Amino acid sequence: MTNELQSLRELNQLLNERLSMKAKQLAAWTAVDQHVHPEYRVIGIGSGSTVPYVVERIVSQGAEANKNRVFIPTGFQSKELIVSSGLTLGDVDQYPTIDITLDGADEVDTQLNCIKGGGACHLREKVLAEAATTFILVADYRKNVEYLGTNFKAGVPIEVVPFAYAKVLQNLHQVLNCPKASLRMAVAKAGQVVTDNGNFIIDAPFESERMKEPYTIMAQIKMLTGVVEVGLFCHMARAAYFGNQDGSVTIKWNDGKIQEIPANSS
Ligand SMILES: O=C(CO)[C@H](O)[C@H](O)COP(=O)(O)O
Repeated sequence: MTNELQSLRELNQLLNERLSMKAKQLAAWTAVDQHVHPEYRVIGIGSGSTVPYVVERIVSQGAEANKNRVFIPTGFQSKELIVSSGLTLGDVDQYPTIDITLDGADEVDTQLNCIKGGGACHLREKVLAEAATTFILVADYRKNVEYLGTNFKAGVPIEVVPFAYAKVLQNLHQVLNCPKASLRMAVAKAGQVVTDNGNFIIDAPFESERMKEPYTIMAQIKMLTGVVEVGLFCHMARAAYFGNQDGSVTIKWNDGKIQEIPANSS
């Protein structure tokens, strides 16, 4: 490859990254504006690169709006985010009922089922999603798909207790017919990824036909002893907000309605 071609590729990648960041911000801001009402006191904050924009928009509601609120994190990253933003930190064991949880997703289908756990936080994310009266997803256009597994090819993230990981992997290969399931390895650390809960992660890529029935896969994986939580969230979200490249926002609601908010409409 020539140097010019290499530079063009890098430039294109940079441009796509910028567009995606802008789209994440747009989705997050729109969701906060529409759902984080002044009377809400307990707010769940998810994980990932979209969530900082959620917190940014909540902070912009002002000190008065936030002074009696408590924010519940889904992991180390969101805990740091809450604290560094000057918001009050709480935990789900103190506040088992949450007014609203906002979180990112790795992919969302037309029924609002989603894959989560790309950042290995899906156990706490699912607890906060389930504890919330309203659960809202925020993401960029790349996550908006008809069927799960379309763009996100890494597979279903599965949190497992360490001593059972080899048994669960074997179950996935031999019982659930998922030959490519593998233990997630760390990037800047030797060895495996260890979650905020001290567990391991297995990524299980299922064939596309099977991903059309995410609830069935979720239930089958959850039955394997040693599995702590599965990164398939089925029928949990009220709405999913997707920022688009052209500055518009697509909202998918849990009743099947799809709404488009044109660019610069606020
Ligand atoms: O599930 C998650 C972490 O476990 C994240 O919400 C998911 O990976 C999306 O992240 P991002 O907003 O960076 O695309």
